[in-house]
Amino acid sequence: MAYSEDSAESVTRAREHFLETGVVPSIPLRPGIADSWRRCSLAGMGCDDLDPPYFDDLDTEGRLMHAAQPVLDGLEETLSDATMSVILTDTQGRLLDRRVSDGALRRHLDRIRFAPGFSYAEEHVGTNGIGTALETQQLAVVAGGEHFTSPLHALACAGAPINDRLTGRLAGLLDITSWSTRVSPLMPALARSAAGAIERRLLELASERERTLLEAFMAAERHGGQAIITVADDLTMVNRRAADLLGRSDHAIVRDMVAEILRAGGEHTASVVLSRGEPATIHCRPIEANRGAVVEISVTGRRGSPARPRVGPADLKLAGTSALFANVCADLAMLRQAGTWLLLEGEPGVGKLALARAVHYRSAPDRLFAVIESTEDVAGRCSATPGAPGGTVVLRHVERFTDNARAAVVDWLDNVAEGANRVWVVATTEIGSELPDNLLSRLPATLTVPPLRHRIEDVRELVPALLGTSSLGRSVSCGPAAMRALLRSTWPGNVAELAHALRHALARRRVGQIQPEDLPESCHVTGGRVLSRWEAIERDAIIRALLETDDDKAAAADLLGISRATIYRKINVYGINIETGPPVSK
Ligand SMILES: Nc1ncnc2c1ncn2[C@@H]1O[C@H](COP(=O)(O)OP(=O)(O)OP(=O)(O)O)[C@@H](O)[C@H]1O
Repeated sequence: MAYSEDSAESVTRAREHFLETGVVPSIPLRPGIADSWRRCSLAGMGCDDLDPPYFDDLDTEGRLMHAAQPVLDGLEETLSDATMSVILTDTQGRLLDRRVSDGALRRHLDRIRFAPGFSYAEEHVGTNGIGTALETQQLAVVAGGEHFTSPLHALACAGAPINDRLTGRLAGLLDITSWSTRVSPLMPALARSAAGAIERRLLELASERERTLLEAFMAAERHGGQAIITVADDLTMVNRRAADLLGRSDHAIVRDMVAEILRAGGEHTASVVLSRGEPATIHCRPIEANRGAVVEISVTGRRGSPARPRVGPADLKLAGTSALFANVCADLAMLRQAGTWLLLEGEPGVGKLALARAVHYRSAPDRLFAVIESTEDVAGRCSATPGAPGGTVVLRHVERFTDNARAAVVDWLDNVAEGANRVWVVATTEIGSELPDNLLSRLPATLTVPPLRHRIEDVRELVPALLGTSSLGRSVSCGPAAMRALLRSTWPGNVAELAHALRHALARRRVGQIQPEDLPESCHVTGGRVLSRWEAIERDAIIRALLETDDDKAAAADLLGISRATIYRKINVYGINIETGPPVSK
């Protein structure tokens, strides 16, 4: 964790360059820092503000606190002469306990509200040892100018996640903080070893039932490098390999198998295709007089094997060249080829239906392609679709289907699952929706379409493609300044919102190059919170004035009849960002 004056200076320059241009220069930065800066910038976070929120509903009596107390006491004693603070947080970065013996450091931490009850999650205070470790679920070291917000520059911190080995879930975080000028290379090691000690204490405190399950888990793990899950009632233990291998619908399959063997007794083995496409064998055996089960998963083949060329966005006539989007296209095409039914999830307007349609038409353009919507008579549509070889049925937004509609879908899926008339089924859903296990277990794969802000480079290709479909043959293109504005936007409504913004621009500019002022007001802000109606009206008025005055803040303030100080403050509050380009005749 060397942090010499030279490296501190180059980090400061890198941060300033990033804040000015949005580009991280290619100097060696600690892992995770550049990504965290980008997240903060995309969220529209101010780089000079620090306002951690306070919470008064923290669990200060739970298992984590109980397990951590002796570890924190021991560290406090060991570090009594050091200018270091030891901090325990919950899984949301809210400080549960803080130990610090050095008076000056304590006063500083109090001033910046780095104190119990306050949240140091990245979304609240930007890049820091706690928030960034929670975001990445890995040890994070953040020192001096690596912090996104300048009020944290005086500090260095090392945060280590604490995992609950019983549940496989994050339990909290242990952080060591010091002055950035007094930073020690021991801090990350100390944080990691204290987190490990708390993890062991969590295990020791486990109940007898949990211990029995744990012993079965450990015994199964000792047999070799398989993916292991143990399940009993509401308690599940998952080793790292299983966590990496299994998606949401795989867990539903495992739960179904366990429920079955606990009911019927005996062992059970099944061949499945995992949600990421790998063929695998799942072996379940009961333990503890049928009170739980050990599940071992072995991958039996390679993803997508036998090897075949990857299908890319261009093959599907879709716009986008990012690796993230290319992977989704290839994975979906592979699932189509294997005939694997799937849940295609993603944020609104991200292109779920467009992808399913494109993959279908590439492989079977002359076969049935049907979309069943939640607003239709789902049961009627299902019974009118007895199956069609090579055909595709999209169940659009299954999370919006009523219980009756879902029951009809489950029956229908069972009827068309086998035989010559088998169709390929893609159920689309908004990410994070709750779906019943009986539906999930019939959809063995899950694929997530990444949001546009995670593959923002795709905007460059999407813009001409979407203009081509909306401009009705008119000769309109996107000017460079408007393109820069589009690339800065975070697109909560994804490709559908981008298409809407371009239609808005086309209504204003019939031929020639689209300019920033042709775009809707929402394209001139970065990140930010949901605004009230009045705030949105005020924000849009300021944007229009700035566009009219070519981003001359003083002239825009005059136009609106407000002071210059007010316009600067509002620009900051609303995250307004005006791109100006060379004048172009309409
Ligand atoms: N990669 C792409 N290339 C070209 N057009 C795209 C692409 N992705 C999405 N689109 C277009 O963006 C619009 C929104 O896409 P689509 O309706 O497939 O999204 P969705 O995720 O299914 O939306 P919803 O959540 O509302 O169901 C459509 O007009 C679609 O054709």
